[in-house]
Amino acid sequence: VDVDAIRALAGFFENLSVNFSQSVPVSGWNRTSDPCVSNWTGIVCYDQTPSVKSIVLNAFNLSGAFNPSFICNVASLATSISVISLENNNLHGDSFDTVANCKSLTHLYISGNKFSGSIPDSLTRLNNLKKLEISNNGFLGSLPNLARISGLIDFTAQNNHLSGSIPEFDFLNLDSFNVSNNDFSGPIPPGGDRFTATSYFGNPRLCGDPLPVKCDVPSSHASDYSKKNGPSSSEILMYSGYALVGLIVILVVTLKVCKKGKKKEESIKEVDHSFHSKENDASTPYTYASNELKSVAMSKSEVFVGNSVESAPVSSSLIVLTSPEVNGLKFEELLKAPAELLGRGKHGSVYKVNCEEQRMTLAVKRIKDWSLPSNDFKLRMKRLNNVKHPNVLPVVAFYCSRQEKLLVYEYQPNGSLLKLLHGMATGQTFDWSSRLGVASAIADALAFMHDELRPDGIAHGNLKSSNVLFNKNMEPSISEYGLMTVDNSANSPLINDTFQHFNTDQIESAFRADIHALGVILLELLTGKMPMVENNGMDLATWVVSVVKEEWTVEVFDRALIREGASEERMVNLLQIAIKCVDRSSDSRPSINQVAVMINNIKEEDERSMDVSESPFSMRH
Ligand SMILES: Nc1ncnc2c1ncn2[C@@H]1O[C@H](COP(=O)(O)OP(=O)(O)OP(=O)(O)O)[C@@H](O)[C@H]1O
Repeated sequence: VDVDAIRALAGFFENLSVNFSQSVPVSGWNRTSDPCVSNWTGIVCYDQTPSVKSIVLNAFNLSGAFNPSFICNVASLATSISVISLENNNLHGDSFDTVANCKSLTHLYISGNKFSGSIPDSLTRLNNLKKLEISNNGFLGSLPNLARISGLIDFTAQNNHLSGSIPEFDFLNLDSFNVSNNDFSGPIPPGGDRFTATSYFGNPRLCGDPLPVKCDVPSSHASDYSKKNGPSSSEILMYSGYALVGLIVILVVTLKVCKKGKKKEESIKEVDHSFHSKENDASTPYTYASNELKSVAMSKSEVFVGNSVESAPVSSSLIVLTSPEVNGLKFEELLKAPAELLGRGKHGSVYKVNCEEQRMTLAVKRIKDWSLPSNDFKLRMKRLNNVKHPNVLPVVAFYCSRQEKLLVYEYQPNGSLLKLLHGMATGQTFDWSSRLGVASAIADALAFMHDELRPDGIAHGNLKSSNVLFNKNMEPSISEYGLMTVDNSANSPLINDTFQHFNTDQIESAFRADIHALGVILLELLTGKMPMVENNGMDLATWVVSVVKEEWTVEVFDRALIREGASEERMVNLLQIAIKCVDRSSDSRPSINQVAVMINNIKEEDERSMDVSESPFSMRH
């Protein structure tokens, strides 16, 4: 490495390391040695030509300034450095414009520092950039138009103070994207719904898919997302107009609905009806939904409460409460209680309902457009009610009419695995042993359910991380077992209007699909990546398999796990199980019992290793 480069690197480090307490040993970084010969801490060099490839100084407690002009203004370094990673220090730096001169940069990681000021426009000149991570800082102002960087596959900027509209991104190309907890406003740009709401949460003035907050403006205005400034006064006037018209519509609809409800109460009749039109009227998805649920019940006079499905009268307006915990809850109470929309899935909407008297919070899933005959539905509920596992969330009540189905669960206050993995608040950690615990609990539960329900041909049918929920003790459970098997989508192998009459092959393929789904969950736990997000056109499973094939295995693991010092050997073992589960050929996938045993072995090994390291005996030897 030439003398200028060595001097520049030493100067760069001096700036980074002002007040550096040598709590973490650092070697090199002086003017008298060569970074590629003397193995400077955090420096990786190319093998063939002795030049600096990457600078990785994560979590070194560095509290100085990031001043890239030292290194990026020296030609030999500017053309050779491809990775700068300075995550989780206390670095500051109001402007780092000159980083744009490091033309070969592919990875810039500066998350978890104390950066403030705006993100320099010059970043858009980094044509080779693949990953840009700037989360957990104090960045202000608007985002430059990073869509110009065509190869960008990872952009995370959560937990800053960024504002203005989100510029256009080439979302199809992105593998991770997160701008949550900032101050962005306006519509999410087209294609942004490729990522879930967790990528956008915490921006109160942001709207549109995938957030549950609709934009007030017609879509023609939504296309104006790239504007950096706020709305003009004429826009404000126009939007107020829309808001006023919306308000009037809501008032008229509410009045009508109230009248309708009253009438129906008077002429207590068993008439099935649907409230699809009501849903369309909803002005915002966050509307308190008790009326919506109430509208189902208002037409039904009967309230059924019982311990088992058998005890419930056969009626089209049936609500059956099947769990002792909710025994005694009156249907009216359920309907009177305030309800709040939790989210909309493929099959319907889920509401959180607070039943104050019972001191209980429930989650009510409303399934629409499901032409499944009520009798089949009831039979299945009856069968499922007889199979209980502590890590499978039971349906505690259900309502069933020709067009409407309601499923009532206990509300799980700690959200879903999807949210835990991909929407973690700052400072939250989801460590390796907890992840292993979740993997083994789900595998055990699935093995139990498969064993019990194989003769009935009932697989889970819709296993995914949003259907793994955590209770108040952070214990995971699988939700929706056996309920969404009937899929209205044309490409479902189980398309059928009844739960019955599936042929043996279809049933077997549903059980094997569950193993695949479990494999995807294991991959999410290991990589921290979203299942549906593509990596260069690949889904998570395909991407992991391709990276592992190229012997870059360690690249796939969640960096949080690596940082934590999780055993690489055990992570690789779990990865191998996951890869077997997602095998394209369903015949080659292991059985659920094999999977459960293998995961439990890894968990036990991990626990043993912790016992050994914590054992007082290990101190003596
Ligand atoms: N019992 C529950 N307690 C707490 N949150 C729940 C409960 N059931 C569902 N949710 C949450 O409500 C939201 C919507 O759930 P829903 O099941 O409709 O969506 P999904 O799982 O994404 O899609 P699908 O319809 O395919 O199951 C999700 O965020 C889910 O985690």
